[in-house]
This record gives sequence, C-alpha cells and structure tokens, in this order.
Amino acid sequence: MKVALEPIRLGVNIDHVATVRNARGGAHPDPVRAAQLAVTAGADGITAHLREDRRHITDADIIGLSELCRSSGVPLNLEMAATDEMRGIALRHRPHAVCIVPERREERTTEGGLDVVSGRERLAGLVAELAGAGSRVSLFIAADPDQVRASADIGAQVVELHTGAWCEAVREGAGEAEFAALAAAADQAHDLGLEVHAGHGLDFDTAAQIARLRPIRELNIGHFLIGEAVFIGLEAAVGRMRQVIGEARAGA
Ligand SMILES: CC(=O)[C@@H](O)[C@H](O)COP(=O)(O)O
Ligand SMILES: NCC(=O)COP(=O)(O)O
Repeated sequence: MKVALEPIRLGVNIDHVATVRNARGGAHPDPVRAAQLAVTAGADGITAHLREDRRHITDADIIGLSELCRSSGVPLNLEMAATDEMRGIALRHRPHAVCIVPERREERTTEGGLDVVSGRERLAGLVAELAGAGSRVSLFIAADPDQVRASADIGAQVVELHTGAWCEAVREGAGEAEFAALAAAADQAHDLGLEVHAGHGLDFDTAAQIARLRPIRELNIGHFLIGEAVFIGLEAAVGRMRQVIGEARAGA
C-alpha cells in the first residue's frame, strides 16, 4: 500500500527583491510588501538572508519582516553567517528559525555548504544558544555524509541541503550523481532524527523533483521566484510553485 508523504512547506526567500531595490537606493520595491504578497499567495514561511555586507536585505528589513511575520502568524527563517554580529541580531529578534550559512564577501551567491566538521565546537555553542532563545536552528550544508553526521552530533534540529550544484548540473543536462547524493543525505539526516529542508537555485522542475523525496519537509526558494515574478507577477509565481510542489508530493 502506498503511504502518503507528509506535506511539504514552501519558504519564500525575498532577498532579491532587495537586490533590485538596492540597485537604485530608496525604498522600492519593498521586500516586506513582497513577503506579504507571498504569504497571500500561499507561502508557508518567509526566508531572508542578512549578509555581512548587506548587499540585499538590511537590518531595517529584518525589523519589518519580523513584524509582518509575527502579525500574520507566518514563520520567519533568518539566514545568517556564524559571526558575533549576526548572533547578536538573532538573539535580539528571536526569529522562528535561524539557518546558519557559510559566507564569503567575494562570492556572488552562497556557493557551498557550511563546514560543520571543522567548525564543530564553535557551531555547537551557537546552535545551543540560538535554540535556547527559542529559534529552530538549521545548518545549510552540502549533501555530504560527514557534514550530516556532524550536524546531528552538535545538536542541530534541522539541516537544509544545498541544492545549487545539482540545479546547475541539471541546467547542463546532467545531475544524476548530485541528485543521488541529495537523496542519500536526506535519508541519512532523517534517520539521525534531523528535519530535512532543501534549497538554492530551485525552479519549477527541480523543485517538483526534490519535493518527491520523502524526508524533505521544506523548500526555500527565492531567486527563481523573484525572476519569474517579472513575467507573471509574484503571487502567480508563488501560487504556481505551491501547486507544483504539492502535486509532486501527492503523486510521489
Ligand atoms: C543561503 C542561500 O541559500 C542563499 O540562496 C540566500 O538565501 C540567497 O542569498 P545569496 O544569493 O546572497 O546567497
Ligand atoms: N536557502 C536557500 C534559499 O533561501 C533560496 O535560494 P535561491 O532560491 O534564492 O537560490
């Protein structure tokens, strides 16, 4: 008998609304307004990455997004590097979720996963502190068995698997090996008691494919949706993504 998969959540990342705003300065387009529209269109959560260089989301955006998410009862997932500055900000705002990500100033986007194996001691302290403040703590990692094991060892509640390398390979007509690694990492993390999320570079097709993996409970998607919004509008893009991943899950 086929056992139905548990539902999958869609977290909409609104960073790149801020990228467009910041290209000219000023206040338009407003990522908080985009978050409100995403919620109206069916987003289960809002994700925002406050980078050290503030290249997209700013501290003021985090205040606005925190207020919006609190008043609309939608979880805010704050992505941040494991620095003292970001630790202070997370402890001040106490978002529903914090996702610790690797960050390099010179990178164009988040290129790899967090090295939990090497940073084990420092990260363990940060994970405990953020969890103690009430945030659900997630580690953004590559689909690597050592990183999955280390994430469980240091007490993370969630891992988010970096799907960027797979999505790039798919665009080049390949991706089987990367997808197999993601599926294996998702199973391993689930067996270790971690909640499993995935994200980075997903579009309608790759999101549908990864949504079929049983252990995956949340997808965080941004850049593609904001790009698609230029053509069909943000509510339509989010609504279609919600439908695509829901149908993929139901048919798996
Ligand atoms: C952490 C991550 O996956 C990124 O996609 C982020 O959310 C978007 O921001 P950047 O493109 O600046 O990395
Ligand atoms: N953590 C991944 C995320 O939030 C969105 O990534 P992208 O879809 O903007 O590449």
